[in-house]
Amino acid sequence: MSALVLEKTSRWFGNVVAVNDVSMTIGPGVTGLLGPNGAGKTTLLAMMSGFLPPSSGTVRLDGEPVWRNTGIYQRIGLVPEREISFGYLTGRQFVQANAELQKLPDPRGATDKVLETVEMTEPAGRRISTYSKGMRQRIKLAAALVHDPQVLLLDEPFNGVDPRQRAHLMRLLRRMGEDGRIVLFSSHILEEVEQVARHIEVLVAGRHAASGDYTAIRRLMTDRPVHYRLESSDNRRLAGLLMTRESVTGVQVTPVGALEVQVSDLGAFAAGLPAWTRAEGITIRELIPTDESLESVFAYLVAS
Ligand SMILES: Nc1ncnc2c1ncn2[C@@H]1O[C@H](COP(=O)(O)OP(=O)(O)OP(=O)(O)O)[C@@H](O)[C@H]1O
Repeated sequence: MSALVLEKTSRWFGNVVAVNDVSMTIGPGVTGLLGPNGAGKTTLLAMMSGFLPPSSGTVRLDGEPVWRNTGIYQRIGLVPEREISFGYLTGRQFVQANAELQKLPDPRGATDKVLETVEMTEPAGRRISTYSKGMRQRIKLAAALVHDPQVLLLDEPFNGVDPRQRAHLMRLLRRMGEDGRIVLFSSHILEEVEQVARHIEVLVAGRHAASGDYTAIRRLMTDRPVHYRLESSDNRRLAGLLMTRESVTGVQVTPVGALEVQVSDLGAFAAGLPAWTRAEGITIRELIPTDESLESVFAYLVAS
């Protein structure tokens, strides 16, 4: 089985360690590379696609090093996050230029075929500067796919793309994965990743923090203490009630009278709260997670 393998791979820029001792194996199908901004996703993808040498460790495709290996470059396609700087070209000209750079025997034929795959045949005669964000992503995808690579790497492909176009892109990626390609895309949004990827690799502060299918990753994110601020019709009585619940590990009344609740089992708390309060005639007015930001979730993943 084909595999992209990283072994103790690190990359630093001066004093900044962007990727820190990462070992992972990416096989065929769609994998999501999940991590907050600055986690090192772009750097990792650059090393995987052969644009950047690791400072230490290795990146290999089917046993062969990726860096400075022209034979391997023909088997990898990268969709970078940055916009195409040749907006004056038509989509077709841009894709065909890539086909020619790859020295394909029939650049025109390969261009026609890939434009059809990404459903861009009709707008391909227009300048890229007139495209929507979703169309620009699809034309970048066509350029990365024109040489029919075995590995497809995409950096934040859904960023700024509207929901309809996003669904379309997701369908395309799933199809590429089903065809047996290694498809790896980066994202900072778990929900986005879980819609497409069967497998998820989590990167935080340059380190490989977790790995698994989305249920495993979601469990890691939900089976952790969560803090909520609660406002209700009777906060003091609610505080007494919550203290007796197994899923609640702490309750505090703030100086302004709001409740701060620490929950250890989010599932049980969410399922029970409506019934507990209804039985006591208490109305919940506000329930706000105070540490639900992605950064805190990732910090938790790394610490555990
Ligand atoms: N060429 C460079 N020179 C110096 N530092 C860099 C360089 N490239 C990346 N870094 C640093 O390495 C770290 C990881 O950056 P990287 O762009 O790989 O993360 P990312 O997960 O892709 O984040 P984002 O989604 O914000 O692009 C950051 O601290 C960044 O500032």
